[in-house]
Amino acid sequence: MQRADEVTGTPAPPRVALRGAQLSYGKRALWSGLDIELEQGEFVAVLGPNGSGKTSLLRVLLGLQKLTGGTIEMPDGMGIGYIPQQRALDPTITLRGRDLVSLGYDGHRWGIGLKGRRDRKRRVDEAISAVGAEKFANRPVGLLSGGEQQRLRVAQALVCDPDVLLCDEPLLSLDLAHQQAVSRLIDKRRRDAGTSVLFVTHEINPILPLVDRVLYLVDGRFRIGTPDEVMTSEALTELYRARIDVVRVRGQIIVVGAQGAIESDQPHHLQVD
Ligand SMILES: Nc1ncnc2c1ncn2[C@@H]1O[C@H](COP(=O)(O)OP(=O)(O)OP(=O)(O)O)[C@@H](O)[C@H]1O
Repeated sequence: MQRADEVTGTPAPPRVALRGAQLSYGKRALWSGLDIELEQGEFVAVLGPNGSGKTSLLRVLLGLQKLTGGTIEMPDGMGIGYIPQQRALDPTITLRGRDLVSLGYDGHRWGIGLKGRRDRKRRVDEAISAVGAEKFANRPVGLLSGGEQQRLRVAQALVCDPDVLLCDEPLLSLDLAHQQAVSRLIDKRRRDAGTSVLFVTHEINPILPLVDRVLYLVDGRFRIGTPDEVMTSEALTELYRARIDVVRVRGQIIVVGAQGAIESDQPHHLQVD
């Protein structure tokens, strides 16, 4: 797909812009003064310890949570795909995998007619095959493993051709091969269609090659920049207000907190004094 900037020579407008954004629950400000523009096709990783407000940020972009300060700008009619944080589905749910994916296509479309139904079937089949879910797509979702359910959620988010994809720890419970497959799929989507990606994660290494910028939230403070700018001992020490060492080993980022090493494949739940 040609992007607007390639056609006109002028920069494409950002997909989403938060300006001076603040979110508080009661007296507690999760974050404030947040300025970020999500560009077309950009991949932004959102990192931070438990409770720092990563999911809440996605909820704001989904329109489920109102900002308590600042503004959010988003063009009308923009399609948003959402991969929610994984929760195991009730084993008694009889909905089939492919029905779950279809829900992502149907959205608010009703009465789509025969042609629409054919188109929907084709798109649902494509999305199912893209996440390698053909073998279990006809089984009830409640009986599928966590990783299988997760792959169907990814298909559900992508089947509507979103302009922006919001991902809340989408790689959780996936084995390494499927982590890579899902990451590649999301990356392909943003390269082919210019979909912008906001990707909440505790572990940056599996997606490091894809990340354009990092938004790192800690205790009401934040830092935005390229991984080289944000994932440094200096930047994280300032952000956590405690000594943090960041080392790179064979292309992996290892974050060492004040109370000991954080393994590269462990969440960034830093134990700091
Ligand atoms: N509707 C709400 N009312 C009051 N407090 C809330 C509400 N929603 C979330 N919180 C609190 O806001 C904080 C941030 O929650 P959020 O889920 O955004 O964090 P997170 O960074 O995604 O955490 P995790 O890494 O654990 O998923 C938490 O302390 C949570 O309890």
